[in-house]
Amino acid sequence: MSGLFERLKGDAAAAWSAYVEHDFVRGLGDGTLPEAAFRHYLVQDYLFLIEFARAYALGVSKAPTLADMRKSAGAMTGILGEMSLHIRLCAGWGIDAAALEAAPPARAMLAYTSFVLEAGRRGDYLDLIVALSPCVVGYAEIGTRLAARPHGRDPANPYAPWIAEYAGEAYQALAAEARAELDRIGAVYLTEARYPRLAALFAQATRLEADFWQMGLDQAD
Ligand SMILES: Cc1ncc(C[n+]2csc(CCO)c2C)c(N)n1
Repeated sequence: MSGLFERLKGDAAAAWSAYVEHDFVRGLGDGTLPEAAFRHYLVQDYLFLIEFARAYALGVSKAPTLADMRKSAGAMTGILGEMSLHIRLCAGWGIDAAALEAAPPARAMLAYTSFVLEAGRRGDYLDLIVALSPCVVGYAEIGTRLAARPHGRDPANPYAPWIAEYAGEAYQALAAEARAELDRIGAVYLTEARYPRLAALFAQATRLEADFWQMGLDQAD
């Protein structure tokens, strides 16, 4: 039986395709994405990941069981630890820590992270992890797709290391675990009466991911 994640993704099929097949993603896959677009994305992703860690912190407080609290705490600590990796990745693209600290948040970053945090604040743990899931699981799907493209692993593609990171075992396992957690929590707390609201949260978060790519492409503030 397919779980809640598959059902949500199926019901948001058009928005999901617009997210995982966005022009920004295509540009990463064939190496044609303008570097300035990627740099803008990296800076905003730094700000995004900080808010994402905050959303998992909220998850610790919303989680129904000790095991779920530990999962959310682990995800939060994981991101906080990976921030130093992200800072190094940015340094490799010529963005120093001071530039990251000073960067003004773009509206698409604020819209997305505010939406997820507010979904969690208003709702319960299931609402929160539904709003988080397009982000965590979507990047795993994108990584796998891009790694299979002709230039996805090509050393001449400047974005090959980024693709390898998300196509890699560690991120794939993390995304599979997030998906399993959503299915598990769904099996306990989903009722048909609340499904439409969850589907709306999922579809909105998916659209906000696509807007995040578009922000990178447009270098929008
Ligand atoms: C806009 C945006 N969406 C998704 C990711 C993917 N991602 C990378 S690390 C991480 C936390 C893992 O729990 C997530 C979700 C991203 N970086 N930026």
